[in-house]
Amino acid sequence: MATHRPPTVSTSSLTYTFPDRSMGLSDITLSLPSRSRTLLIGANGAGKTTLLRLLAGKKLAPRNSIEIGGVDPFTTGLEGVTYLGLEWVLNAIVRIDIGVDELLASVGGNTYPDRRDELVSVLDIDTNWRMHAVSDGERRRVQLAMGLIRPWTILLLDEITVDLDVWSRSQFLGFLRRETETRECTVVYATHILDNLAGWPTHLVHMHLGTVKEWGRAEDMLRKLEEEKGDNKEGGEWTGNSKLGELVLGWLRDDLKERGPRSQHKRGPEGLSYITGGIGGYGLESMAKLEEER
Ligand SMILES: Nc1ncnc2c1ncn2[C@@H]1O[C@H](COP(=O)(O)OP(=O)(O)OP(=O)(O)O)[C@@H](O)[C@H]1O
Repeated sequence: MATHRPPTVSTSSLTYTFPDRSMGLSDITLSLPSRSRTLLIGANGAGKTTLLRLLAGKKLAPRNSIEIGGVDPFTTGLEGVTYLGLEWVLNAIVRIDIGVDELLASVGGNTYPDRRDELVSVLDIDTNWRMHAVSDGERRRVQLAMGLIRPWTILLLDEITVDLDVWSRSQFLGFLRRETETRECTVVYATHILDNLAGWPTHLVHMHLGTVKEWGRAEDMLRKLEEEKGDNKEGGEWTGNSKLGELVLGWLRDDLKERGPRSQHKRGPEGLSYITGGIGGYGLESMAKLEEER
């Protein structure tokens, strides 16, 4: 990506079909501005990972359906785009007997010493750790630092903060917010964990069965919810969640109602749901497929 172009993320009628001809994504049009922090929200299997992998250039999208920083990622290099997802988490290097300093140096720590030191502090990393002898959450913190040291312009984040304790995650989210506030960069983050996210996203994208049901500025969507619910008089009760939690809970509840029992659904080649008579174990199935594709 040319460095002078603002790091925008846009898709235009993006449709993606998996190699087995089942529908992955259908007619997705999005336009996320530079410096935005977008949350991708949707139930398991909604298509968040598929979308992120397409944006990251891990899968081939139809021509002219994706623009990253104003250019087609498949005809132009994806310099500056960092994708942190499952494959990256499973990288074996972070389990061997190697020191944190050495590991961070191997991914540019000495070229960007200020960023390295900030990340070590934000993620509360002990640089004396040996990677074969740390906890899952400690390992994840080092991995995040590794992934973020280079000053990316677009960060595509599939949920990888599950092992972080609440404090570390809030520090991490604060770091991402500062990044977008102090330089030209953009974050798209798929997550199910809404803790500490109130007030964090600038944009929300609601995905369901491979489509985007709605998207827009977080502020506008939350205001709309408030107007609909009023002061708890009409339109349902507040549950005690944050407004963001409330909005997402409502979305997923409606999606579940609309979809019906999981065992009866499979998306066909035309993107239409059809009854299969019982495909179970979707999570494992999609893991196996991801492994196959790698
Ligand atoms: N290689 C593949 N071939 C066919 N179908 C696939 C493949 N990979 C994923 N799928 C299916 O596509 C759908 C979307 O999967 P995806 O991983 O994008 O969902 P997700 O929103 O990221 O879910 P989660 O919240 O569980 O991570 C799922 O129903 C999944 O089974």
